[in-house]
Amino acid sequence: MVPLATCERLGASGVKSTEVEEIRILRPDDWHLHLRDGAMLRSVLPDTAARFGRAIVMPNLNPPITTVAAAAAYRQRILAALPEGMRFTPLMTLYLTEATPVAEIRAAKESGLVHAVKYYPAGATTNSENGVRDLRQVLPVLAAMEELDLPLLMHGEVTDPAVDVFDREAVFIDRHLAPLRRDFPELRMVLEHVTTSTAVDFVQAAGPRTAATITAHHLLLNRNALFQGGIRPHHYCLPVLKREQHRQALIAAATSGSPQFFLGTDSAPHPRSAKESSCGCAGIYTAHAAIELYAEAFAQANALDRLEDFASRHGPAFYGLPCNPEQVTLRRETWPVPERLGCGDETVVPLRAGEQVFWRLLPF
Ligand SMILES: NC(=O)N[C@@H](CC(=O)O)C(=O)O
Ligand SMILES: [Zn+2]
Ligand SMILES: [Zn+2]
Repeated sequence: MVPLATCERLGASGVKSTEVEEIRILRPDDWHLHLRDGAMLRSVLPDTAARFGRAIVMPNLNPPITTVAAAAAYRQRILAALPEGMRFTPLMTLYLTEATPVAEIRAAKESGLVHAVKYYPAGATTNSENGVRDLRQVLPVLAAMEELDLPLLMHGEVTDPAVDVFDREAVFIDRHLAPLRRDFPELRMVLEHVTTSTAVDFVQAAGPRTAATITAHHLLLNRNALFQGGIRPHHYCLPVLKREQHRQALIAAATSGSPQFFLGTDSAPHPRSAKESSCGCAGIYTAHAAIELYAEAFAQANALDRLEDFASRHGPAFYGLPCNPEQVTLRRETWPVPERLGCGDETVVPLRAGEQVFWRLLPF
């Protein structure tokens, strides 16, 4: 057993991940996160802040964060909800609508606190109704973002009801992303929460101005998890889990060392009642064990030596930010996940509720 490894030493040593007891990595960041607001924000924020130095905070509140003023106010609410002594920096985003003025994009860049703009096809996912219906309406805004070098983040699924739900990412790439990539060659784009080998192949081929985030749940689960002995609403998210061959492609991408792939949990809490319903919401809560779950996926793939690049280096490099200066230690240790987490008057059911997680993040 290797008592304490760093990724660099581990990579050079040829030691198997299964032999590693503890690993030290630069403190990671989460490049795709839902923090919500109010009581939910206060409940979930400590889980993220205990693990990640920074997070790209999604703007799909109701109403959505469409202006720099709204992003600044939301940022203040996040900082106010941060428990005493915790160090965490929220990186804000704007929600793109067909009415977003170019002037707001310029203001966003100048503000220094908005790090990206999020594109939701209208109706594709939670709180996306104010998103984009007709891509042509936002072309001047995309041109401004290209000029200002402000990244575009995409929920990459078409909403066309004629398209099979498992094909919506691949069709989005074909119909929307590929033309955008061609028409805005300098625009930095992130295809969020990729779920298919099609997405991995596209991103890789598109070169360094295109990147993708990958969630822990898409690395650990395939679509069988939706129907494990019955219907499993807590495994339902968008884009929906895919076949095993796609999970394998995601593992290969995340552990490839390519700087185009980095960590984004897409931790998306919903009240239990909204998940366990005849029409349940999409979203999986993973912030309570996020880096630990990624460690599990990387260890299973014998690629713990690649975890630091994926979790702590590739994201900052893409966003033009420094890496976090601190290091954290992950230890191979089994711990039980509670059935429910308290959230104001409600509860949230986390991933692995009532089960176990096999890595632990040591306090630092
Ligand atoms: N991923 C999800 O299933 N849900 C997210 C929205 C999103 O990221 O698409 C949410 O806000 O609940
Ligand atoms: Zn999404
Ligand atoms: Zn999301």
